Amino acid sequence: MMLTFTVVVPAAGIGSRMGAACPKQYLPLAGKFLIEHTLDRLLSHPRIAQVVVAIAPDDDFFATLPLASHPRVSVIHGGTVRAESVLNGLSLVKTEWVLVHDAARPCITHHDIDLLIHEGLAGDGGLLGSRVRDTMKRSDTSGHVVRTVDRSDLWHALTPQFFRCLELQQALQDALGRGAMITDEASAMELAGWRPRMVEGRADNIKVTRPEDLALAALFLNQQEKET
Ligand SMILES: Nc1ccn([C@@H]2O[C@H](COP(=O)(O)OP(=O)(O)OP(=O)(O)O)[C@@H](O)[C@H]2O)c(=O)n1
Ligand SMILES: C[C@](O)(CO)[C@H](O)COP(=O)(O)O
Repeated sequence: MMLTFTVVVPAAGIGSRMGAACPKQYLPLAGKFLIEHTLDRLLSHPRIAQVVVAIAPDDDFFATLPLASHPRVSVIHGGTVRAESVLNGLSLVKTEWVLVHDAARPCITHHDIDLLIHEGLAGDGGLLGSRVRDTMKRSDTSGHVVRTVDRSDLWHALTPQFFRCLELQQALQDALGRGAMITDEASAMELAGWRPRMVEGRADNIKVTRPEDLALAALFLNQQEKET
C-alpha cells in the first residue's frame, strides 16, 4: 500500500516585499494565479492525498478559485506569523507524515518531492535546499563588510519540508511558546533536538518574494514544461 501524505500550504501572508495591490499568492503568473500553479503541482503528485491551505482570516479571494472546491483541498485560517499558519494547518492533517510547502513556491517539481520523501522517511524528516553559489559576506550594522563566510556547508532552505505531523506540532508549539525566531519548520525541529535531512533540490524552486521574482518564476515554469 503506497504511503500518502498531506501538504500544508501556508498562504496567509500579505507579500509586503512584493509591494503589490494584492497578496503575492494571488498575482497573475503564466496564465493563472500564482497559488494555482503551486496547488496544481501538489495535487497532481500521486502521493499527495490532501492539501490544507492556510489563508488569512480576511481572505475572501481564495473561495472564488475553482480549486477552493477541489475534493482534496481543505482551508483553514492562518495566523499572524507563518509558524502559526502552519500549526493551524496541521490541526486538519490526518496522515502520519506531512509536507509543508510555501504557496509562494510555484516551481516545485514532483522529482524533488520524491527525493525529499525518500530521504526524509529514512530519518527525522528533512527539507529541500540548494547550495549557496556566491561568496557570502557578513556585514556590520553600518553596512560595511565584516568578513567573508565559509560557504562550503551553507544552504538556502527551501520547501517542502517534511516531518512527522505530531513531532512537528509539538516542536512548533514549543518554539512559539519560547518566543523563538521560527521562519521554517526545520528550525523548530532543530530546536527540539531532531536532525532534519538536508536534501539537495533544484535551485529554480524559488520563493516569489520581490517583483523581479515573478518573471523568473514564469521563465522557470516555462522551462520545466519543456522538460516534461
Ligand atoms: N502569517 C503568515 C506569513 C506568511 N505566510 C506564508 O508563508 C509563505 C512564505 O512566506 P513569505 O514569502 O515571507 O510571504 P509573505 O509573508 O507574504 O511575504 P512578506 O514577508 O514579503 O510580507 C507564503 O506563502 C506566505 O503566504 C503565512 O501563511 N502566514
Ligand atoms: C520557509 C522558507 O521558505 C524557507 O526559506 C522561508 O523561511 C519562508 O519565507 P519567510 O520570508 O522567512 O517567511
